[in-house]
Amino acid sequence: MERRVVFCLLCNTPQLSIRTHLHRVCMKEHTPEQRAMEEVRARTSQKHFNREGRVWKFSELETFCKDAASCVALCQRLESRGLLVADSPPTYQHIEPSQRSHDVDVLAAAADDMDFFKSRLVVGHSLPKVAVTSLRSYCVAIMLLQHRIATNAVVEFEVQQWLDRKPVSGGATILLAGPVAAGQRFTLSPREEGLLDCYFCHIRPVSMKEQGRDKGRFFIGKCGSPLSNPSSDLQRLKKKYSPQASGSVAEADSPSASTSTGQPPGASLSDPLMGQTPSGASRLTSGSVRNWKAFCDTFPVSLHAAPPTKFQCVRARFPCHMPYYKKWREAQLRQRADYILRHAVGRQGNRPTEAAVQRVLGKERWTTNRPCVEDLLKAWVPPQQVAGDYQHLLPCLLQQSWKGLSLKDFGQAKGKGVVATMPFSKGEVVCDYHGELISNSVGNQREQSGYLFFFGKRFCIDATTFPCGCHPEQDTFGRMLNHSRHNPNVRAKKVKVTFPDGPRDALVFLARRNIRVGEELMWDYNIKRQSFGGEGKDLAWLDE
Ligand SMILES: C[S@@+](CC[C@H](N)C(=O)[O-])C[C@H]1O[C@@H](n2cnc3c(N)ncnc32)[C@H](O)[C@@H]1O
Repeated sequence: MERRVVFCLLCNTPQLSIRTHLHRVCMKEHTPEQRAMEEVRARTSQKHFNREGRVWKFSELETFCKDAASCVALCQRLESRGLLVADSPPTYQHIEPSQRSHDVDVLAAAADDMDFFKSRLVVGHSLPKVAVTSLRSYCVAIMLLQHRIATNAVVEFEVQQWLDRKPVSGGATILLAGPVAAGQRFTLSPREEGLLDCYFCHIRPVSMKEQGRDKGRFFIGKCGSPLSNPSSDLQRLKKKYSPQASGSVAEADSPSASTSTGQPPGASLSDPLMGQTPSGASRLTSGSVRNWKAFCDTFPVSLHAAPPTKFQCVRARFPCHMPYYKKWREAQLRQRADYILRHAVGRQGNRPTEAAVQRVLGKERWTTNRPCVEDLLKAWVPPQQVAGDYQHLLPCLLQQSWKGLSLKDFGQAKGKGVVATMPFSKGEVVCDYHGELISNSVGNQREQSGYLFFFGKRFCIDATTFPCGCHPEQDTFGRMLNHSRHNPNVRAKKVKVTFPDGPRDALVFLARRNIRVGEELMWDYNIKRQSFGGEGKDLAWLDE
């Protein structure tokens, strides 16, 4: 590796001038001090790698591998990338490639691409569907090929088991629970855990927004329903990356392949990004017409993103970039206008004042592509809503089919709680507090179980009985939300909904702020005492 090259630890790409890179790309909105600190961190890490990172011990690698064949495959992979394997046994040299595990080869062949896709997703870039599917397939393959988990057990693998994984030195152990593999354990390496986590945090939540119901399963298809046939994912991956498919997409389309031909990774990614067929038949050349969607995939439009430069466009093989560039700026302007109006609007949804728009706009440091106040005021339209606003929740209220939630065990003191498995925006309804609706006085006479919710002066919801009579086969999430006085991220709200037997109140939880995947959902029980488990009642109150 060239001595001057330093890897940027934020985007995991090699840089000839890390300082300029941080200044122009990864930390352009940070202070010089912050950039200097990051530069030191990157240089120190690079030095460390140069001194020590190249050498791996065979005996150490063996501890991570299932068998000798996979260890050999790993060693060969490392060596092919310029790393050195020390203390390898003499037999290592004599094992024929044909003896190596074919499956592990597929995983190894796809590894660079997957790490690259992951590095893009974790810094907030979007990827086109074909790359997203490959990454999901790779995660499936890790379980099927590397850990030899049965296909049905992969289908049954649940979010809850993922959330309950136990960190161990160098990875995480997962305990399977479904009927096929109940009690089976396997340990993911840190890299594997990182990839699965990337799927969980960045790919799965997007599919969750679709129509299908995830049923708590970890692997879901792009329509949001559980993956029913992981083998087809595996076949897709094998077709693409199997060494037998020489001259295949593994060579032709992958970022790693293009990198080795000297092209920048951004440019090399463009072919799989364009949704090419595995045969490579529809390979797009630099002169091909690029559609707007591909441009957005490469340069996602967001509130604060800088528009792509001419150099970036050309590098990503958009030579005739001007129409896309203009469209990109228009799309950003619309997003910004929408954002300003949403934040400037009065509490009751009244027309925003000029001063409010000025104030919100003033907080943003947009120097270009800045919406003008006059246009914003003209563009405002009153939101349609008010009466019956929550009626659309009826199916979820009746079927308890709330999306994007999973239970997680937080240990003895706190017990179970609810974790978000898809992002929620501020104000979005998360779930309801489902239980038996009783009067306040009846509630006071009942044994205080920790699952009683009093609201107003008249009503109480008792969610002590589990499972409830109307949903005998499932847990309801509302009753499992834990308490936080200082940092609650959801709040309870009483809403009117017309049920089949007439209109009545329901208690729903709304996100108080934007909530990320993996965050525990907690609300303020509005109880007087500081801790649980002592004297007194665990009552939750909603003041009217
Ligand atoms: C409505 S339940 C919540 C679900 C509960 N954790 C479970 O596993 O069934 C309320 C009970 O959870 C526990 N709990 C809730 N929030 C807690 C917190 N922040 N710390 C400790 N325990 C908590 C208390 O025992 C409380 O009575």
